[in-house]
Amino acid sequence: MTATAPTSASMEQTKHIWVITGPAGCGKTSVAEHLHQQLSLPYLEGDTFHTPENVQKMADGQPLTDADRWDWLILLREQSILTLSKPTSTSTTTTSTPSGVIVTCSALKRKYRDVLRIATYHRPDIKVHFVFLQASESALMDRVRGRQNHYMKDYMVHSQFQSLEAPMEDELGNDVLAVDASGNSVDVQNLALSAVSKALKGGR
Ligand SMILES: Nc1ncnc2c1ncn2[C@@H]1O[C@H](COP(=O)(O)OP(=O)(O)O)[C@@H](O)[C@H]1O
Ligand SMILES: O=C(O)[C@H](O)[C@@H](O)[C@H](O)[C@H](O)COP(=O)(O)O
Repeated sequence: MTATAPTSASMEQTKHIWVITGPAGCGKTSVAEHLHQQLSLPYLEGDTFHTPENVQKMADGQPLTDADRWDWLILLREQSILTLSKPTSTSTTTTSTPSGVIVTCSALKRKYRDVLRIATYHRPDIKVHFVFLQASESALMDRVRGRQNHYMKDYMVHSQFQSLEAPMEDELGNDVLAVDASGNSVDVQNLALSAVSKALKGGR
């Protein structure tokens, strides 16, 4: 019996988009920086892709609407795909494209996650994963209150929880990794890294 020839898709290296999600203050930036360092993957900070108008709106204490968020979500998706095809230097003189990219995005609602999931359309080599950082509203209020020099103020956290559609069971069994984000920064960073490593080993 002859072995089935692998398809061109299965011969290609899978490329991963790791979206670090959750309401303001859950630790997206802190976790993304850790994954960026530990996995040597490029990192896109979602906050830096907002338009000045959106940033001003949030700084003025007004939550973004769906309409404010669409172009931002599409931009994050397209920039993630682009980053996966950008060669990165290695320790040798050769260059290669990264096997993944880390991106922070609150992705509060299911339809926002669906916008990011579109990255896999026509790209069977790409997998999108969401690392959902879970902690209580009061804990996030405290963290955002303690954060300096950021447009997002603590009184915005409540609106983030009002918008939040926590991933449902079908998402959790598929492309969402739920991580307990109630502990200290180091614990949460380690939990997120082990969830990502486990997903990579399990071929998820
Ligand atoms: N697990 C944690 N416990 C306590 N403080 C944290 C934790 N993770 C992050 N922080 C701090 O809380 C604030 C918000 O964290 P950040 O990573 O910016 O969250 P996000 O990007 O989700 O808004 C920062 O000042 C950060 O240093
Ligand atoms: O660091 C933060 O405080 C958050 O990341 C914050 O900036 C916010 O969550 C989004 O960037 C805004 O967009 P949403 O209103 O869609 O969350």
